[in-house]
Amino acid sequence: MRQAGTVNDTTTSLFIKICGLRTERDVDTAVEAGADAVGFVFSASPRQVDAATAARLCRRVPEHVLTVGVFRDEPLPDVRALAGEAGIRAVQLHGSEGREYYDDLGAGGWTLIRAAAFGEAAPPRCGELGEDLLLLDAPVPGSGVAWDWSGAAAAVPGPGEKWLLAGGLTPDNVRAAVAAARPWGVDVSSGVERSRGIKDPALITAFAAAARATARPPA
Ligand SMILES: O=C(O)c1ccccc1N[C@@H]1O[C@H](COP(=O)(O)O)[C@@H](O)[C@H]1O
Repeated sequence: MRQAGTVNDTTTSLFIKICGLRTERDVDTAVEAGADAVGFVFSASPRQVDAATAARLCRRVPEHVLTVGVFRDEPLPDVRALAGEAGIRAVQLHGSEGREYYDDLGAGGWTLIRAAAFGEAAPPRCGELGEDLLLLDAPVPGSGVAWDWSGAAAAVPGPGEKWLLAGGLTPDNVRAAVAAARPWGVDVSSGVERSRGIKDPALITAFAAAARATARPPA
C-alpha cells in the first residue's frame, strides 16, 4: 500500500503511470488496466482539468493507485491549493521549480516527482531537489514526441534509482523503449489518445498490457 511521500517498490514489474485523464471513463479504464498511477494536468494543456473535476475523478481511484497532479511553474500557493482541493497525493513538476518549492510541498506530505528533459547540461539525479521520483521526458512535455532513449540508461540514473521514462511512448514501442532506457517505470499520455486530449480506452488497456508484459530491467 502506498503512503504519501513514498512510492511503492515491492515488485519487479514496471511502474505504470497513465497521464492526462479527464473523464470517469479514462480513470476507470486506467485503474482496471492495472495502472500504478494516474495523472491530472493542471497546467495549460488540451488535457487541463480544474480542481473540482480532478477531485471528482480522484474519488474513483482506489488507495493502491497513486493520484498525481501535473504542474509547470505555477505559483506555489496555487499548487498547494489545487492539489489540496483535488485531493491528489503526488505532485509532478515540469518547470524550473527550486529546492525551497520542493521542500514546501514535501513538508505538505505530497510525493514529489521531478520532470526533466533528457539532454540537459548536467544529467539529473533522483533526489537532488528532494524529489521521491525522477521523470525523464521529451523537451516538450505531453507532445507525444519520442527522444533518443538509448542514452538514458548509461547517462542518467545511478544503479537502482527510481525514474520514469516518458515522451512518445505507445503500446507498440514501450517494450523497445524500456530495453533501451532501462527505467524503473513508464509514463504515457499522447500514446493512449485517439486525438489530442481525448483518451482511447483500447489504447490505455493495450499500453498497460504491453508494459506489464515487460519486466523491469535489473538495477
Ligand atoms: O500533457 C500535457 O499537456 C502536459 C502539460 C504540461 C506538463 C506536462 C504534460 N504532460 C506530461 O508529458 C508526459 C507524457 O508525454 P507524452 O504525451 O506521452 O509524450 C507525462 O509526463 C505527462 O505528465
